[in-house]
Amino acid sequence: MIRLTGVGKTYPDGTVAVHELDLDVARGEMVVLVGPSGCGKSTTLKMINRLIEPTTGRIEIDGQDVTDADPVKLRRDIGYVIQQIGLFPHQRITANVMTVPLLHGESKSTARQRAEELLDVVGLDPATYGDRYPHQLSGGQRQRVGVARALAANPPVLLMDEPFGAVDPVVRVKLQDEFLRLQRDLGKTVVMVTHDIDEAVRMGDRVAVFAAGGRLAQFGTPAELLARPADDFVEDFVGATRGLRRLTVTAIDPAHLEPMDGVTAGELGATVSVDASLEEALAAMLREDKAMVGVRRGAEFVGVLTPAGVHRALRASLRDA
Ligand SMILES: Nc1ncnc2c1ncn2[C@@H]1O[C@H](COP(=O)(O)OP(=O)(O)OP(=O)(O)O)[C@@H](O)[C@H]1O
Repeated sequence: MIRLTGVGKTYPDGTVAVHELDLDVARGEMVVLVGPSGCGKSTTLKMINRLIEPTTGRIEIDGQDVTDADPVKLRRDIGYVIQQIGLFPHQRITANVMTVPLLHGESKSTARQRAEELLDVVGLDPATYGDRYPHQLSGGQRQRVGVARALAANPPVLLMDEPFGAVDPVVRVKLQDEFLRLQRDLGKTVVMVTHDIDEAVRMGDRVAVFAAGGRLAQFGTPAELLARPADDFVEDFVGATRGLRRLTVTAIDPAHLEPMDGVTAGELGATVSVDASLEEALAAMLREDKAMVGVRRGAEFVGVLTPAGVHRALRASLRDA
């Protein structure tokens, strides 16, 4: 869907922001660019919608070179969410979201209807928030309006630059979860920038770790990255606690469960779905102060997970990654 081949950007003052970058993003995939400050993540994102022109290389969307596309049309077809959301301060929330459908030539009533639907989709009741001005919303609510506005043109591609950056950690995790739920239905092709490795491994189908000078240090699934950092830089960046982070990205494997036989309700404590991560399972054990957690598929019990089972599952996933 999106393919970058040998893409480089050297700014006029000689700064090499991006160096010989190869990156591909499949349709419906969410790829997260992560790395320390100044390593070329935003520059890369802005080259995809031609807010910045590359110095070298080729960027294709659906096989078409973006340099052949009309930049204004290109940007209309690509949703763009930035941290400082850029809402129009003197326009009400609904009007802010309506801007994009209006630009696409929709009638006022269709644009309004679309804006109200989208506000609903991102969890803002249009009747409550639609007539407010941006300054009358919390940071997290404004961020949601930014996402609604980016979705307003129903673009197949969404670029997001630190979209959840301006809010406190609790709201941030909530917005991440909401977006993941939304993305499950929408199936957009998403490229997102963050400097937060936790956000990257939670959100990304694949994660690209950038190093200084716009060098791509590693590109892989969160599990691969955490299990097998490509070099010392990536190892350092994913951190000494990467073992803990692997809990987040490793699913419960029914192969590592123990049978329910002989387990009493008192021993069991909580239950989690077989689709849950090891982190959720371990969190349930700790919360209930039990050495096991029940695992169910729908209403049916499939077995019991113990801390030893968590360990076995982590080791097995290390072999697979
Ligand atoms: N217009 C410009 N002229 C010269 N250098 C620039 C320009 N814009 C960015 N840079 C430099 O290019 C490098 C990459 O910047 P970029 O904004 O892409 O990094 P980033 O990884 O997104 O950083 P951050 O996480 O801090 O936003 C930095 O060294 C930056 O100082």
